[in-house]
Amino acid sequence: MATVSLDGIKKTFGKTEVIHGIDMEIEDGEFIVIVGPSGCGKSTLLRMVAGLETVTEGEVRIGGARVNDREPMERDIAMVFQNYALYPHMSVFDNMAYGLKIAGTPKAEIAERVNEAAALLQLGDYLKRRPRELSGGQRQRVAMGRAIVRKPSAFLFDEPLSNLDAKLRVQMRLEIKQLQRRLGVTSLYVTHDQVEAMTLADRMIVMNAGRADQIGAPLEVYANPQTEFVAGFIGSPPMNFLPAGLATDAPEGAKTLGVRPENMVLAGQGTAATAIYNEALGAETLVHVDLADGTRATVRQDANVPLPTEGAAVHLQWRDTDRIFFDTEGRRC
Ligand SMILES: Nc1ncnc2c1ncn2[C@@H]1O[C@H](COP(=O)(O)OP(=O)(O)OP(=O)(O)O)[C@@H](O)[C@H]1O
Repeated sequence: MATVSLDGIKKTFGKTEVIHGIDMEIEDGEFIVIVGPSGCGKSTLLRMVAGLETVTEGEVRIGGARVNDREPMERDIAMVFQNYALYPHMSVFDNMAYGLKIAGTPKAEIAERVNEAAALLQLGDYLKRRPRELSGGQRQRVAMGRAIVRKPSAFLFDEPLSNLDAKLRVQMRLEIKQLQRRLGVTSLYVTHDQVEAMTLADRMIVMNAGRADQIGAPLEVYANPQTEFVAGFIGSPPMNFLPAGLATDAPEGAKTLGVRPENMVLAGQGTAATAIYNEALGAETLVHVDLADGTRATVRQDANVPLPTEGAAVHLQWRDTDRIFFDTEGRRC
């Protein structure tokens, strides 16, 4: 186990800088999720930690030691990929044992470590099978097993669940979280899925176009987004963004007023809007409305709260303590 430090990390491909300077200290045993939309640089950042990409500027340290110039194999990390990267012609046992064999680990120790990991991952009955004889979830577990047997200082995950169907993804997410807690291995996990980030992370890095817009614990980021981008990306449906002018006491320089859908209610008076359509999700309903200027807003309410008729005139209310303001640059006022 180890700390991982990112110190002024930049990455340039050709003449294009895609990572513009990332700083972060990751504690021993921490589960860090790097989250952001497609193309923001998540994988590139992870691959620099892994040693699969060179670092253009800055320093990566694992366990306090600078690793910029070390080969991936010499970094004492294990990576779990989206496509599992299993050898199709090898059994589950051999897939899990492969890295240890290459490293010259004695046979008896390999067997012990593989069996231990297989038990932990409930793969004991499948050790003789080939990957194609396994379900997607089981294959993902084998990929995890291969990482675990090496007892690395850190796990690096690159969208490991994105090939699984929605239900399995939820189940595997829980398994990964429990496993990581149990093993206590420092982990960096890349995903574009904000729900995955919220549920897995001790802390998350929300990336926006090659920058870390915000680093923090999930609920802290949710409650206190520092930029309009973060407020819109974390949370589903996203935060409502209304013209700041709706508040008579908006701070100087404020352009946008943000309110989460669950903090907005339909009331007898308040900001006028028109009900557009209702989305019943079962336990709750999303009521979509348009303000006079055309701004769309969403109210999240319990299923038992009466719904407006589509096209009806409605009024929106929210508490002053539940709103936040952003300036023209999208930064929190
Ligand atoms: N080998 C490369 N050569 C040139 N540009 C690259 C290379 N790899 C990545 N990029 C560019 O760097 C930027 C970040 O890519 P990266 O794959 O890290 O994003 P990402 O956030 O992981 O996206 P996704 O979720 O789609 O995988 C993108 O603009 C991409 O086009």
